[in-house]
Amino acid sequence: MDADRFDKPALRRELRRKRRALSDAQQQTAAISLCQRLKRLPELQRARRVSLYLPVSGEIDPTPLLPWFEKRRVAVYLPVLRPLSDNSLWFVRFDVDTPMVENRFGIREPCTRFAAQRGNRLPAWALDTLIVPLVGFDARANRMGMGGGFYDRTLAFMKGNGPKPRLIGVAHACQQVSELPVEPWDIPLDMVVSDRTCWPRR
Ligand SMILES: Nc1nc2c(c(=O)[nH]1)N(C=O)[C@@H](CNc1ccc(C(=O)N[C@@H](CCC(=O)O)C(=O)O)cc1)CN2
Ligand SMILES: Nc1ncnc2c1ncn2[C@@H]1O[C@H](COP(=O)(O)OP(=O)(O)OP(=O)(O)O)[C@@H](O)[C@H]1O
Repeated sequence: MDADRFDKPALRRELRRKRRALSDAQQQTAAISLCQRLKRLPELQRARRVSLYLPVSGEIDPTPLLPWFEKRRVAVYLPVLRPLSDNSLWFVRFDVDTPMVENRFGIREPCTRFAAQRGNRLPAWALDTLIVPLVGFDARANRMGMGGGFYDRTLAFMKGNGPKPRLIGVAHACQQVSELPVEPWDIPLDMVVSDRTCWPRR
């Protein structure tokens, strides 16, 4: 679709409003259903190092996976806003002992001092699988995020040669739209998983 004729900010507002409107009960059911689907994916069963996110403002909650990861000794990483950089992310080790703060968007993340220690983080290419938060998606697994370009910038290396992690976008089923524009800087997902369906890229 022609990106210029597409009101992305309006669509983003609408989809964010939709997910915020879900009740606590709907959120809980959706999270369990999403995580059941995710646990069946070879991309996650094989993974030893994964990233996920702590949900805000109605995002679908991937954290029911945490006990499953712990049992399997999978190392879990969270996105952290990289200090002094233009909208890119670090992936920082997350467990019960990780010191946390709220970032400027009100999202909890490992604190900067902890994140600044190299041993506590990984470059995105060294992760096996990233669970990527979405605001919107379509049936071709095209994605739209919060609009900061954080994931696209951090994953720009995926256009080159070298190791590539698997990218699994997750969202509520109600965040699906019929078609999204593909921007030149968009990094394609391998699939989108919702509480209802799994959409491989095609
Ligand atoms: N849970 C979660 N963590 C995440 C992301 C995410 O989408 N979800 N991100 C994925 O990129 C990064 C943060 N990106 C974000 C980009 C924009 C806004 C945001 O709320 N913008 C406000 C306006 C700006 C402001 O408040 O200063 C808005 O749109 O209303 C939040 C997070 C890293 N961590
Ligand atoms: N690799 C990149 N290098 C420089 N700028 C980029 C890159 N990727 C995205 N951007 C910029 O980021 C801004 C936001 O992009 P877009 O609207 O596609 O965000 P999004 O995909 O919704 O966000 P996110 O990646 O955080 O989920 C755009 O203005 C775009 O120019």
